[in-house]
This record gives sequence, structure tokens and C-alpha cells, in this order.
Amino acid sequence: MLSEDVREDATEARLPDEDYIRYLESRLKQLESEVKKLSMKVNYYKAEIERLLAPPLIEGVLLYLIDGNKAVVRSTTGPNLIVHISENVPRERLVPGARVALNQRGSTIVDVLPEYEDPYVQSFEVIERPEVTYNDIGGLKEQIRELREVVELPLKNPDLFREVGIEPPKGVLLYGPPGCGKTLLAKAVAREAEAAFISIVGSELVQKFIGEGARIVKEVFSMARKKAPAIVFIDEIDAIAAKRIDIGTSGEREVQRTLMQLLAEIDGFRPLDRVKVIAATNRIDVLDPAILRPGRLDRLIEIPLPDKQGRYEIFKVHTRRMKLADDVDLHELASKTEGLSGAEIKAIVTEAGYNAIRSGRKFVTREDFELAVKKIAAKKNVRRGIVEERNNSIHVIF
Ligand SMILES: Nc1ncnc2c1ncn2[C@@H]1O[C@H](COP(=O)(O)OP(=O)(O)OP(=O)(O)O)[C@@H](O)[C@H]1O
Repeated sequence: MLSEDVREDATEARLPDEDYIRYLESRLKQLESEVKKLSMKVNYYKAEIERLLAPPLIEGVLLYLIDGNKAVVRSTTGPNLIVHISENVPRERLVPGARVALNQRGSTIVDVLPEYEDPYVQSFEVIERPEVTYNDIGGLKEQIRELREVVELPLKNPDLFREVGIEPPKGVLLYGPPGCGKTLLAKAVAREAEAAFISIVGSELVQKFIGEGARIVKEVFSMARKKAPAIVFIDEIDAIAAKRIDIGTSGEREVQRTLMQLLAEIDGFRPLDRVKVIAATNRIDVLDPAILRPGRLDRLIEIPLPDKQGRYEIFKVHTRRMKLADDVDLHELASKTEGLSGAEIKAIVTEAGYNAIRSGRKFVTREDFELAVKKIAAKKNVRRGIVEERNNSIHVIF
């Protein structure tokens, strides 16, 4: 370094005055830009040191603004706090429910945190106002009447029950073969009761969100309480509430923990708390009786395969927006579809519509329906065959 300076001095000494001045000016510029770069680096490292030494901030949720400079915040560690708002925080992002960062003393909002998706949210579905109405359900009149009485009425008018002095059930169990309208009914009740519809699927808790079942159940009920009136719909409840002979594997223990949490949640609210549970199963025979005890899901409502009249009404619901040719007779279709579920009748209607489109028509004929019935019935037989085959193999093994 020293020898370089000496060399530079020697070069400078040899230059004439004007050139020497120009040389010095350009050198000055060089040095100035170097100083700029170095001071930027210094600032960066200073900020980094500050960040490393800074105490952690506190996370909270903004409840409401008192005025432009103060707000009430629920900190994740304790009670609600009345806090100041730092000048630098953009006011338009301060909406109730926003996640905010408080300084380490917890006295001032210093930042608004980006929204994040709660990992548990994807494990359940929340519909503020389901679209399904009672008119979208074919048949099941008696079941609708019962659900209105035990779920809709207490959610809409709890005072009536208080005055009369009776307690409605906290939950009901809908049971019966797949595709006969259990989910549809639960959604329609939620809509008519103007309640939020929060749904989880038992098998998903066990297979998809392994190890999280109990926590998800807790979250679901906590959300239901916040959104009350609300209906918690638990589809395939048999996956978490089947009776078990012994609890050996860790998977079984996990299922047991999920069931325990569910029972604790149901026991934890009162009959008139404006939260109701509707559970559904195709396998009532395997259910743990603990879930059906009084004060839990103690009202059982069967949702059977539709009878002839029911099938006719389901055809009517699903062909409502269809142009039907004069030769289509829904009563005849209902007679020819014995043993089929509502979901299968819907599939027939859709398939008949496709047949019309394939033939370049905008209206649907009797023949379109006949072909559709054959196709769906054949599919059902294939499925039945598979089930029977499985059952046979079970017999062979045992
Ligand atoms: N009674 C019915 N009236 C009108 N449509 C029906 C009826 N039953 C079933 N469906 C049709 O079948 C579809 C599936 O029904 P849904 O999901 O309610 O059955 P589910 O009993 O809950 O079946 P799963 O046990 O498979 O969950 C519905 O979206 C609807 O289109």
C-alpha cells in the first residue's frame, strides 16, 4: 500500500499544474463516491445491529379504534389493552381484526402485520349463508319438520324455550345411506335459521390433518361461538366416534383424543347458547354410545333412501330449470328408479341433459332419461359389485 502511494506521489509530482488540478478533482470525486458507498454500508450494518439487539415486539389483534391515536387491542399474552398508535402506522390498514405489532412495553402499535392464512382454516369450511333452501330438498318432509323444531326454532327464538322452560337438544345425528340429503338438510336449516354453517369431515380429521384433530375441533367450536348463531356440521362422524375395543396404536389414541375434545366441546356449551351440532353418518351401527348420551347428540333422525313419492319430488327439484319434452313423465321415472339415492337421481338428470346436448337439442326427452337411468343404474351395480366383493374377501380372511 505504502509503495503504491509513493508511486502515485511520483506520478503527481511529474504532472503540470493544470493537469494536476484536474487529476485531483477526479480523485476527489472518486473518493466522495467511495465515502457514499461506505456510509451506506455503515448504515446497513448499524440497522442490522439494531435489529439483532432489539427486544421482540408483541403480537395483538386490533379490536376497535377509540380515535385516530388510540385503539383497543387484544394481546396474545393477556388482557385487552388501550394503546397508542405510532405516527408511522398507515391508518387505512387499522381495521378491526387486523394483526398488529405492539412495542415491547405493549403501549403502542408500531406496525400492522400482513394477513396470514390460519393453517386450521383449510381444515374446515365456513359458509356465512348457505344457498340451499327447504325448497331444494325433495321429500324428507317429516325430517325437515323435526329439524325445524329442534334446531331452527331454538336458534331463532331461544327466549321462547326459556319462557316455556324446556331445553332443546344441543345436537342431532342424521343417519342413513350416502347421497340422500344429510348435508343438504343441514345447510338448509342453517340458512333458514340465519346461522353460519361450519363443517368438518371426520375422515379428513383422521387421515388428512393427522395429529391435529383435537385442535381443529377446538378451533371449530371457538369459531362457532364467535359467529353464533351457528351450526357445526360434522360429516362422517363415525371416523372419529366409532366404538373401539382397545386403543393400541398411536393413530387410535389420536382419534380418541379428537373424540374426547368433541365431547368436551359439546358438554361445554348450553342448550340455548345458539350453537347447534348436526352430525351425519352412514354407519350408525359403529358409533360410540358416549356421543349419543343425553345432552349430546341425543336426537336421532333417519334420512332413508327416498320412496317413490320422494324420488318424484327429487326429480322435480332437479328438473326445475330444464326444458322437458311432453313425453317425459316424472312419476314413471320415479317408479323406475327404486333403490337409488337423491345424489343418483341428480346424476340421472344431469346425464339426461348431456344426452340432449349431444343430440344438439335444448330440451330433454324421455329417451334421454331412459338412457341416463340405464347408465347410472349400471354404475351403481358395478359399485355394489365392488362392495360385495370386498365383503366376500373379508369373509374369507376372517
Ligand atoms: N332429498 C334430496 N333432494 C334433492 N336433492 C338431493 C336429495 N338428496 C340428495 N340430493 C342431491 O345429492 C347431492 C348429495 O347429497 P348430500 O351431500 O346431501 O348427501 P349426504 O346424505 O350428505 O351424503 P353423504 O353421506 O355421501 O355425505 C346433493 O347435493 C343433492 O344435489
